[in-house]
Amino acid sequence: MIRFEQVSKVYPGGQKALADVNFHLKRGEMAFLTGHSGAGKSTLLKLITVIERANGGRVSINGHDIAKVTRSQVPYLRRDIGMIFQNHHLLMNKSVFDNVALPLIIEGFSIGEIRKRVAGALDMVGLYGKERHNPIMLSGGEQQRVGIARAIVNKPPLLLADEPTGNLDPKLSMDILRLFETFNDAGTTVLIATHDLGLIARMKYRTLTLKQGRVLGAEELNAQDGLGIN
Ligand SMILES: Nc1ncnc2c1ncn2[C@@H]1O[C@H](COP(=O)(O)OP(=O)(O)OP(=O)(O)O)[C@@H](O)[C@H]1O
Repeated sequence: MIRFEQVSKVYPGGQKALADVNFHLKRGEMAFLTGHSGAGKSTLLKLITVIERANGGRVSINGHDIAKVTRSQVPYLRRDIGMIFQNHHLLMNKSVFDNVALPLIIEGFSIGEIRKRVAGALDMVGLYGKERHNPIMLSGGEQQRVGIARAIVNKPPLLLADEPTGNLDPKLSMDILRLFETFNDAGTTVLIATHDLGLIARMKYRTLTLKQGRVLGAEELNAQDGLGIN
């Protein structure tokens, strides 16, 4: 579903963020993306969502080279991607309903369909009945689940999460990951960027590790294991 071939990214100003990155995330797969702060995790996600563009190599989604996606086509590409952020980017002065409904309003769904889908998404994340609350009235874990409901409300085939458990305690973090598993079980492809190696260790999924913009191979990972770094 997502393929990176020899991908590099240098920001204006000369900061190298990714170098020769190769990987393939298969349709229906769930995987983690990890690495030190500044390793390039967010940049990799931004290349998939075309928030940033690669300087070299090829990024493709479903076989389509996204370098060929024009600016006016970007919103269509993003419709197929649910994006979840650590600080969830919620509108604090709007209700939970309004926050979750946003992608559907943008897509022009009828109000009846919006009500039905928002209720379904809130039900999935365990927030049914909280439509009228403002996010400010919810706990950190609940706010994160509103962000997740918004990301999945239009049933995207691909879910990307950038440090989705960053502010949460271990129990809530695990709950959030179980939620991602539920979506994955239903066929959604999921890629989760996280620092939380403890959490990764408790799950059975493939992990892509970045170090200074490069993907570490199995050999380097084993060597690091020996040093107790990873
Ligand atoms: N907009 C930008 N302009 C210039 N340099 C940037 C920009 N965004 C990121 N960088 C640099 O690119 C490198 C990779 O950053 P990135 O945010 O992708 O790392 P990360 O692994 O997500 O880090 P963290 O875990 O701290 O969020 C870093 O050296 C960072 O300083």
